Amino acid sequence: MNQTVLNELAEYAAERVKRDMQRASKEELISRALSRQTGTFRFENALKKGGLSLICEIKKASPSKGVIDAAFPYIKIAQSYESGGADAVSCLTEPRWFMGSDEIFEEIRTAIRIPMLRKDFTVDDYQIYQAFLMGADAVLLICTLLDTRRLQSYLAVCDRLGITALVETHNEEEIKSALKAGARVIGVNNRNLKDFTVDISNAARLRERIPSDKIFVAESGVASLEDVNKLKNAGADAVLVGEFLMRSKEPAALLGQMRAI
Ligand SMILES: O=P(O)(O)OC[C@@H](O)[C@@H](O)c1c[nH]c2ccccc12
Repeated sequence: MNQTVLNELAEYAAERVKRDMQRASKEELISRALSRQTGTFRFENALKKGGLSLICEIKKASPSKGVIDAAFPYIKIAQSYESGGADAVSCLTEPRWFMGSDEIFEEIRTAIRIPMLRKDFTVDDYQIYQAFLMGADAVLLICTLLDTRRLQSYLAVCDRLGITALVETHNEEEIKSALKAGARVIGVNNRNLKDFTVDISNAARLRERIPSDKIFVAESGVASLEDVNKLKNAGADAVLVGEFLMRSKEPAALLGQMRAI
């Protein structure tokens, strides 16, 4: 049933790209990007510090939960993540289901210094150049939406720009594809994007499929400190936490507790 939501998300992303291309062609965007100083892979470097790294997500809504935070003081949230010791921030820019925007991303970018992931549904490398020009240190590449060949070519774009690709997988087959394409940072989503079911043990179960020289990110479904502990014990290098932090009244304090695990 929700297969349609993922398809719709991808289709709408393609529509947005088409619309944006009328303002700036791909050639124009590429030349703008390449005239800038390249990135220094800040995102992946921030996850290499040893111990469990924390990627904290900013999203107003989601397709599975609807509106999470109606007030959504995103600058304040970003600053509390930074002061709470987050290693990186993930910011949704998808407008229709997640109520994000490029403008929100850019505003947050100027308010904090830690690395930022532009979380969107990448269906065209145009979006990677866009992300780089917005000041992103990383983009999300979802295996379900991209075959190995496309993954490989998008990873090459990221390398050329000096930014990180968080390559999201959900099963063994997708992990194989991510590895074949040369991903260095691999996420395992505990949420099945097709039916939205969450199984927090998915990341732990698939851990051994990912070689130890890769950075392993456990994504989604963290609902307690116990969950964070479980994922750490399962060998995650980083966890990506959204809703649990977004619903917290004191995200910086909660982050402090996560960091103490
Ligand atoms: O809010 P949660 O359950 O902590 O999940 C965060 C993040 O992993 C989730 O938002 C996510 C994982 N993969 C995605 C792909 C697209 C959009 C969103 C996501």
